[in-house]
Amino acid sequence: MTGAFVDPRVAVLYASQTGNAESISHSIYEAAVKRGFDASWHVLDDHEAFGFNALRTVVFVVSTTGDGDPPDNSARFWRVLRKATRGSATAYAHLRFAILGLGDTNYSNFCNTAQRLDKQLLAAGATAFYPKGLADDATGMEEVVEAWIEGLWPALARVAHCAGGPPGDDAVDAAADALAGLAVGAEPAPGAEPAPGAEPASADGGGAAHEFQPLLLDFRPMAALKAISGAPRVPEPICAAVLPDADAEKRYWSAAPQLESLACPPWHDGVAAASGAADEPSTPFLARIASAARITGPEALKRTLLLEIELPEAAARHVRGRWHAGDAFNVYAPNDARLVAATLERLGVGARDARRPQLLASADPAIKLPAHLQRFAAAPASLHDMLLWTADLCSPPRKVLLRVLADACSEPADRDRLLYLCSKQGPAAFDELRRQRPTVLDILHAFPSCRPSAVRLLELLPPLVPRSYSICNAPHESEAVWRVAFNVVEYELEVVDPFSSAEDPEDGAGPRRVRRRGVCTPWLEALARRAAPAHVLVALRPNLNAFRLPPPPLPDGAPDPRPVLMVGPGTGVAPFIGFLQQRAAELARAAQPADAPLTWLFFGCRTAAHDFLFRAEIEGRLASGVLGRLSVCFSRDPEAREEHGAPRYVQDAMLSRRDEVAELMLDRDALLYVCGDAKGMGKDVNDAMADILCGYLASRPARARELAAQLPPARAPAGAADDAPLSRAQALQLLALWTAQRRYLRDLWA
Ligand SMILES: Cc1cc2nc3c(=O)[nH]c(=O)nc-3n(C[C@H](O)[C@H](O)[C@H](O)COP(=O)(O)O)c2cc1C
Repeated sequence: MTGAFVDPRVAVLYASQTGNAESISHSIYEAAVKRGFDASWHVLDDHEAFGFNALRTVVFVVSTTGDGDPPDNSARFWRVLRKATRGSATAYAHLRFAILGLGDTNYSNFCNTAQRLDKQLLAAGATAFYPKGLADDATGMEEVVEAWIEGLWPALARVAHCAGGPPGDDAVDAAADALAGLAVGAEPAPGAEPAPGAEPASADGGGAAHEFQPLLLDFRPMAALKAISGAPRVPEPICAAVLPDADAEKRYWSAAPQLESLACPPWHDGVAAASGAADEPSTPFLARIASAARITGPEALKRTLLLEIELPEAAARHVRGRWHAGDAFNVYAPNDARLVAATLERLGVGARDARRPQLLASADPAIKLPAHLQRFAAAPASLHDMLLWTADLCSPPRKVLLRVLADACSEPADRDRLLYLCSKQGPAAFDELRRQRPTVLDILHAFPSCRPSAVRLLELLPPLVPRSYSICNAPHESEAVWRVAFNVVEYELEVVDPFSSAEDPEDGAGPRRVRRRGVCTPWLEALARRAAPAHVLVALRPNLNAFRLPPPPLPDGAPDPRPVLMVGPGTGVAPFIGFLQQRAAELARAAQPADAPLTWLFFGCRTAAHDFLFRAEIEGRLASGVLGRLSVCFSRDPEAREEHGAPRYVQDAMLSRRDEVAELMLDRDALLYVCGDAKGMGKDVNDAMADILCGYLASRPARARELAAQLPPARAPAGAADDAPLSRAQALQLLALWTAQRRYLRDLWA
């Protein structure tokens, strides 16, 4: 043991956008306490409160969001870290750390937050006491996460005291055995039955109007197994429900009814927050849906709505001067109330009990409740409201949830199937389960004897996080209104019934279509349809990557002279509508009549007739000269393509004007903004830009050499021979450099 480094305390720190890193870090913290470490657990942005700079042993769990960005709840931490480590090779020489990164290889910057954190800490003299783990959502994170956590304990014991002393090798072996040897007698009856839930179970959901979707999973491979192994360890219960005392209950009942009519959690003091008492610009407040309109035609595949959210006076004052075109705001949406009611019913919680106020206490006083449940330690709420507003009932199931559900089954067949789904033998079935995007109710119905407690479910489900939307207007036009355009998320999945046979025409073979809906957008649509005025809880979202037009550089108010390229297919065009409003206002206000600097919009949709969003506004800007060029492409409109020779997607449109795009970026210092889908379009546009740069510089070797000299030496992929003046790897580096210089800005979402 390296005694010199031993410090009794361990801090488990997380940065999380949608809750995965939060919940994994909480399990690590909880297990650390159980193992006798003096552990604490914090979100990175609380770094001042917990004293990050004095910590000696830290375990980080961080995810990556946007386009390689750190989660919002670490923005303040990054600023401070950057400052503290700038130019210092010893600023964190006292720190020993381990990092678990969560990411997804479908995105272009896999686990960028973890990689950056690692690099910055090492450069500032910190030591990694355990190798970094990078878990990939695309292939299922669990295996990496579990193996990483198992290996963490012995490594941690070398740098931090454990109350019971460091684990000996035996203890480590026992832990490994426990992980590997979780064998259950899985001798399914010969001729395994059809997948449970393949037919809807009897509708004992009674009056609950929410319909569950049957899962179609193939458990036949279980018949060949002797044992099921490698399922995750069962986490200890974290929360216990406690009834509040009579006074607290009275206060609860007297407060509840007046908040019932508002579309926000009953514990949220929306009215006080709207008064702007808090100084944070991102304080949530209640705002009215002032108008709603559908902006796609009736034949369009997607329903796109344009809402106007009217900020109450106090809130408008509070955010005045703090928001710009290109910013976004968060909407706090609940789960579908019918899904909550049906889930509670399925869990055996009667309507009365579901509405009774309860407090949550930590099942082990040494362990903190997860952050999103902490408020219920002090203020009671009903189980119904807790599930409605804090737990994500529709998130893709995690193995640890399935493991706990297995223990909540009274029928061995249900238990074995759930264990199989989270075991080393069942990854194909697990992937198929996640692909079907079940709600937690769908899973409960598929395993009829499974009956966990509602509180256990609450603590295991990820937090329900607010959804964010780009504001599509500029404050110059209307300071107290945020306009937002979004697609109502409703889609159908194809699910193949493993028991139907394509050869047998009688059995109606062919995939079934399963309907799924998003959480926030169908709710907003329903609210907007109501006759009564509807309010929603919203908050300005900090704009971490400066996705904004640069302000006028001179006091004469004339706009920044650099050309602006904007790439925004579908609802990705929303912030650019605000950009154009801002640009129009700048041109109108300029002291001298200014020549409009070039603005060029690349927009894409399916067809000209049905989903050309903001067409009149965009064409109006073009006519007035605020918008200099417009390239529109229609992915499903062969007629329009033939007529205009137009390309299919925005990246094709950019490639078709490659020399102009390259010249603007390389020789005229243009700014490039991209907004929309991260997985598909964001990556494709990035690839197209790399092609454009390589192609343009192929005939300009001197310029290519000049640019290459500004870049760090590129590591060519093994075996790749790239003799171009600017290699593809260098082109990608150049794009990264422009991102750092805020010339290439992306606002991408899933
Ligand atoms: C909108 C969005 C953008 C993402 N961008 C990236 C990315 O650039 N790189 C990456 O490795 N993973 C990316 N991911 C994947 C997340 O890091 C991954 O899903 C992770 O498990 C989320 O953890 P969290 O819930 O703690 O935020 C993205 C996910 C979403 C939803």
